[in-house]
Amino acid sequence: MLKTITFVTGNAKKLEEVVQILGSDFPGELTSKKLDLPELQGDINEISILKAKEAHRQVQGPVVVEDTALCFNALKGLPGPYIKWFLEKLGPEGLHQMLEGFEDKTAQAVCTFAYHPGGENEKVVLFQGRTDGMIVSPRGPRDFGWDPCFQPVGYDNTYAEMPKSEKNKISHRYRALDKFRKHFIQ
Ligand SMILES: O=P(O)(O)OP(=O)(O)OP(=O)(O)OC[C@H]1O[C@@H](n2cnc3c(O)ncnc32)[C@H](O)[C@@H]1O
Ligand SMILES: [Mg+2]
Repeated sequence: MLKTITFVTGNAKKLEEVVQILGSDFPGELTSKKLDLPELQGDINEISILKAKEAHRQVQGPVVVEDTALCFNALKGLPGPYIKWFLEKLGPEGLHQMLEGFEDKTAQAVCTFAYHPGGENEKVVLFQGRTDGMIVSPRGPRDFGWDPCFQPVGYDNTYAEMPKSEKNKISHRYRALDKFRKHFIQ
């Protein structure tokens, strides 16, 4: 029997997508806890591992956290895991404007789930999903982060313009959760 895993996030929109994507397909129990965990600087994997360890320290049981990065290829992967602060100050317009002087508008959305099984000496396991796209002038509803300025490769719509069900079939988060789910199935 699989133990209950607590998904720790301060972001209600993330939680909504995780619940929609995993649906009844997850062979375990996922509950959630709203905590805004501190994020130390580093690369995507380091940040995620430390975030999971901090969540485990606070929750004292099996936990999973998620960290989302938006990497601009012209900027060699920046803002990456620091996208939250760029988005907060500049908004989706500003993110698009950051690339004004560059021909290359390509970007990668990267989602990393970090799972801590709960035991004192257990290691954090990472599950990562990536979706390639382009940074465009914002289009569509503004209810979730940088969705209005990210247009996935092969689509005419931004994430924000797509029905949720469509985003959830191709998104960075879907791809990461697919690996997470498979880890518990085998
Ligand atoms: O508590 P946590 O889980 O850390 O939630 P957070 O909102 O702080 O999230 P991150 O640290 O992962 O920072 C990612 C930023 O990107 C935004 N974001 C995350 N996933 C997104 C998605 O699928 N589409 C658009 N924006 C997204 C999110 O709102 C943040 O501003
Ligand atoms: Mg965060």
